[in-house]
Amino acid sequence: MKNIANILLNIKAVTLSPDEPYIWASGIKSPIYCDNRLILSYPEQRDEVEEALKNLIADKFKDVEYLMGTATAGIPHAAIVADKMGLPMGFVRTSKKDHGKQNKIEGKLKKGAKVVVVEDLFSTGGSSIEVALALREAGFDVLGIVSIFTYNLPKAEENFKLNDIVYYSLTNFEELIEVAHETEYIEESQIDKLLKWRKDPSDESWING
Ligand SMILES: O=P(O)(O)OC[C@H]1O[C@H](OP(=O)(O)OP(=O)(O)O)[C@H](O)[C@@H]1O
Ligand SMILES: O=C(O)c1cc(=O)[nH]c(=O)[nH]1
Repeated sequence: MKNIANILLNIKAVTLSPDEPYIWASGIKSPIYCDNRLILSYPEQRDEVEEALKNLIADKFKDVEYLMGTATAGIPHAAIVADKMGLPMGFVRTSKKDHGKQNKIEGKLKKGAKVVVVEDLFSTGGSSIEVALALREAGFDVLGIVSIFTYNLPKAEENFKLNDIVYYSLTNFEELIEVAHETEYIEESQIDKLLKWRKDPSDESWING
């Protein structure tokens, strides 16, 4: 959805750092970062994003019973969309708490519940897949995962396929680049660099190029 890509650019959730790479959760060194946490600070744009997530979930996962956010960036989006849909929600921690109830999965879910996982963004998909697998292992029926943005990295596609997980995103790297080009948000030379990097993020030659 180009309107969502436009929001990410307008609120400057997307930033470029051609000289000093961002280090991602997966360890990948990247010239681009998409900070979806910033969406929360813009009520109008936030509502457009959460409405779109609601519509995506309602359209693709008609039997959904629970929304589960991924810690931490997926949690607020899961909460807002669950509220809009009148659904119960919870969240999954990256690791078990070492005190209190020692939970990894938080919230009250009925046995075998049909769950949709809400993530803010897919890079390699590793974080949200880990959440989906934890929910499956606990006996829940994971219908799929949704996110606001995906880089559409081949690695993510491979990981989702390997784990037999259905996934959808509101917008993606290709749309972002298209809108950035149309609005002259990013210079042509930067776009070429980004496209080259995305082909093979493990090739770090762009850093000094
Ligand atoms: O698809 P992946 O390769 O797993 O990368 C994407 C994940 O990385 C970011 O989380 P981060 O670990 O930075 O933490 P946060 O959610 O707590 O901010 C992002 O919010 C996703 O959860
Ligand atoms: O992979 C990540 O860690 C990551 C990438 C990105 O663009 N934004 C983000 O919040 N995390």
